[in-house]
Amino acid sequence: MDPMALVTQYNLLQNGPPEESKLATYMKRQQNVSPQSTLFQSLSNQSLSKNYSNLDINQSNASMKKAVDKFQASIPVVDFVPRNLVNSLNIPDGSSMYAKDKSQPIQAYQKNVNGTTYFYPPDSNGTNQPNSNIFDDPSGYLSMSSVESPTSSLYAQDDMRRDLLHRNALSIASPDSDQWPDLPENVEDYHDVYPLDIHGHSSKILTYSTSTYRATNSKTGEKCCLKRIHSFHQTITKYTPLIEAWKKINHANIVQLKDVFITKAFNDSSLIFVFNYHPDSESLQTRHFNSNEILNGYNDPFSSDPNAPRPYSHTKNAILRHQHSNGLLSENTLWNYAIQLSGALRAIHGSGLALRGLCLNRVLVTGNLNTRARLRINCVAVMDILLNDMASSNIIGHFQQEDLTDFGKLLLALACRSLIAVHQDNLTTSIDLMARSYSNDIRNLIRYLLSNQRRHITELMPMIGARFYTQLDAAQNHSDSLENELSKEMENGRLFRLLVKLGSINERPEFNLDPAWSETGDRYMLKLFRDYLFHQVTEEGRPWLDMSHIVQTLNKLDSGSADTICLYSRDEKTILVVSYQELKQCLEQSFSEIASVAASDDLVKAE
Ligand SMILES: Nc1ncnc2c1ncn2[C@@H]1O[C@H](COP(=O)(O)OP(=O)(O)OP(=O)(O)O)[C@@H](O)[C@H]1O
Repeated sequence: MDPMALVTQYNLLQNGPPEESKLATYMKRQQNVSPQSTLFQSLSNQSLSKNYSNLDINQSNASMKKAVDKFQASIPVVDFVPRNLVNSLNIPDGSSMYAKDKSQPIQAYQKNVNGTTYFYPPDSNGTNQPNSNIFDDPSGYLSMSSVESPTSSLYAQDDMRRDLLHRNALSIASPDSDQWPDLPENVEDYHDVYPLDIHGHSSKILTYSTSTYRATNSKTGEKCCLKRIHSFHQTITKYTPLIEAWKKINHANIVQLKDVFITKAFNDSSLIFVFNYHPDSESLQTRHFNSNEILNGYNDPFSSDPNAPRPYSHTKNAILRHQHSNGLLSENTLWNYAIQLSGALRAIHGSGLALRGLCLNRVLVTGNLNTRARLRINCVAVMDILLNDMASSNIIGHFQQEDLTDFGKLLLALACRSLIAVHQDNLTTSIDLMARSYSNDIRNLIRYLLSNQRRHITELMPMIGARFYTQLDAAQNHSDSLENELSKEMENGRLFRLLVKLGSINERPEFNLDPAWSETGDRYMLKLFRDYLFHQVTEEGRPWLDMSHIVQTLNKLDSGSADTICLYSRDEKTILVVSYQELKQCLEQSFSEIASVAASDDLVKAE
């Protein structure tokens, strides 16, 4: 008698898969075709038929148990050994990994983190200690061990994951209503309004008080940044062409303008600029200048009158003191900033616009490493409207010249790490001082930007020269590494969808009001498969956790591999030998049943 016939008969005694199910079809097929490469191949057909030919539908549980015991006794001893411990057990042949050498104890370190037990294989020097650096995730996502294991390559790098989680946490943070009682629930098409100003203070642009908020677009769900100009009492219709021109500028180094409108949501007439939201950004000023220096504009903190001329030695010493206390930026960082900002200005000037008022707190910086930081010019179009001087093409040329001077000052302030360095009287001293620490090339670039001659943004390109290629190379390498991380996460997303399907099918008591739905036929196989996937134990009865087993098994399921596995019922009375291909069909069939019922009630979206 074919061993599968036994499995079939025995299983039918238990539940009996429906005639039309995949399981029944599979079992029927197996009655006719002798299974290849299964655990049962080594069994003697004769002894099986001898032991089990008496099984019938009326057999008592006791005699059934006896029969199964005999059946199991006739199977060669197969002890379960976690695959990740196979190497440490020195089992030479991969195929014999389940035949454990009982003389070798299994050494696994166990640690409980937030109620989940993690098992670590012994490390190479035998200290058997886990890596104590468990990823500490503030947002309550699943804790992941950073233990080096074959599966660590399956996830995004720790630092990238931490950055992204932090940004996500910032994107979904909600305000404390006690601290912000006056925040409106909605500002026109935006909700979930959250203040971004440091310490909650509102700052000033010209004579206007301003505030900055993160908000969610109610139509698109996109996060965005609202710049609010308080008590604005003009119309903005005449600025429509200008606003449209700014909205069209889509550049990697400019925070894109999305919309401009006037609202009464704040109980005044506020002008709102809607920009793209870039979480975890700070201004260049916040990043590179210590708080002892006056934050708004390039003022001398040591003088009650910032316009008062200072003796050369006083200025020089003050700049040196700032350089010393703030620390010098690397030349690479300066070039990185110069290249990005020149790209942004080129796009703005090329569109016939001028930025007006480029300074350190109008440049947002995202990313931790200065040499890889991304700069974005913020608050475009704001000055145009607040200054209320619709620029003619002549005046725009003049404003563009001012942009280049402001750009030079910004780079000089960064090179000297001092805000007083760019006071008009201090420029020559500052350029001399920076030349001590930086190359002639960067000094010439700044001198060009600060000169009185007529300048053009495109003339910066020859000065940047081959550094542009270095920057391009770094950007492309970074993009490659991001793509690599993305492909890992894409794979994880694929496996996640499989798990969603499995989870939706297994043990659904309410389906069609039939409690047996998930316990019979195709669904029963999937239930046993779930146990095979997640609930295996070591021979001592401890949970066996091996991510590579889960990933590999799910991959085989997804690809519908022809490989077969043994599925045991929890009482070990039922043993099924099935291929991943069969399981995949069961999964798809069962899930589509659920999905069609869900869709007919319009309750759940299938995928
Ligand atoms: N588009 C944005 N995306 C993400 N965060 C932003 C954005 N714009 C501003 N922020 C955050 O909000 C903070 C405050 O921005 P804001 O423009 O009000 O700066 P400020 O220093 O107060 O300048 P101002 O005096 O011009 O108002 C910034 O430091 C930054 O952290």
